[in-house]
Amino acid sequence: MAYSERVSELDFLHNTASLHTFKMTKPTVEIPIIDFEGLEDGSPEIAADIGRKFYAACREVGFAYIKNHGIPERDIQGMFDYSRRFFALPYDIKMTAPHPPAGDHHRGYSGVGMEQVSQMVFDEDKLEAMRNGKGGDFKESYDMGSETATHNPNIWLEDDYLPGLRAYSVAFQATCRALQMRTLRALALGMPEVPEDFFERYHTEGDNQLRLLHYPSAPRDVFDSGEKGRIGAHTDFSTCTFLFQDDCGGLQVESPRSPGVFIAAPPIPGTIIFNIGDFLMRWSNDSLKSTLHRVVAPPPREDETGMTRERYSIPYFCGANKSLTIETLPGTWSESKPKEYAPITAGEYVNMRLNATYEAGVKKLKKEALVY
Ligand SMILES: O=C(O)CCC(=O)C(=O)O
Ligand SMILES: [Fe+2]
Repeated sequence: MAYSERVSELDFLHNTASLHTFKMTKPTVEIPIIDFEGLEDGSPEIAADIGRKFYAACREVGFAYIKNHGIPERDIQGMFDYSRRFFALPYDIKMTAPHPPAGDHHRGYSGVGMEQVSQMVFDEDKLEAMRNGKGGDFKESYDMGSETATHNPNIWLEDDYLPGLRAYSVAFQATCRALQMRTLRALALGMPEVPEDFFERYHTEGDNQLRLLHYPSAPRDVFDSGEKGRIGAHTDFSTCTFLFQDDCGGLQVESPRSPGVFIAAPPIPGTIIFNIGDFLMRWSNDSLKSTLHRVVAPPPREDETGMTRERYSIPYFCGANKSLTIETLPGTWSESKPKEYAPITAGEYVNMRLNATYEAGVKKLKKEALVY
């Protein structure tokens, strides 16, 4: 039942405390589950109620589990199935669809260690320094986006290498995009002064990114010692993200009431994780929260032999139309809470973040041989 229904079993005991300097204590805040049942085919009162609860979750936590989201489970499992088959291909085959060196063309395959996710560090020397002594995030990824966008063309494998990947991914993105539009409408419904179709008007181009992620299995020691990380604490860049995760675990979200304390966001069957991105936080004059999150080694299992389980996840990042300028959202500023930010376009904002993440990583890798 919507906002009052909470993640009951928060498992936060398994964290690799030595990997990060954050405090690890019991969480005081949980991640709400928002039930979308009746959002479109229920009464206006039901839709308004969902909107209010969703808006509260976005304001207070920045993360929510969405239930009754409308994407059939078999479609999600089909995408995971392609992801497993993709990452199981030989490295040389995956590298026939390589991610280009420029960070603003975020498409194609990135091998293990190619990307170091950074949190608001734009200085290249600092980024290099962060990477020294660490091999980057211990993950590989394959990025895709809209087939019709004029910029950021997709970088596909030859279909023979993995027949159907392209068609399936394109169809899956259309399914995710429909959920994005429903979700943005729900958020606008909940925001007192924002018209219901407001966000949709800024997201007509579908400038989104579907990312297949694979975190390989590794000896638990390398995570415990800090030698490797799965994905460091970061916020997402754009408007919002939908995250599909397998049953491995390891995703953690910073508690909004206890900065520095991370709580587990375990997979909950039948739900998708939603989170607010930096762009929407800025747009909302910081009233919607883009919350820090990270992926650590999963909780040890009884049958574990010293190797952590591998993890697959699929984030779907949603961006606004690149050329539209955003002004602080109505209802999020007043005389007593002035506007914090100047107008900006989504293109300007996201490029700044992407370049910081990727280019320093490529510079470093040119100097090092990658070992697989
Ligand atoms: O793998 C995950 O569950 C998280 C991925 C993530 O946060 C990201 O790619 O931005
Ligand atoms: Fe993220």
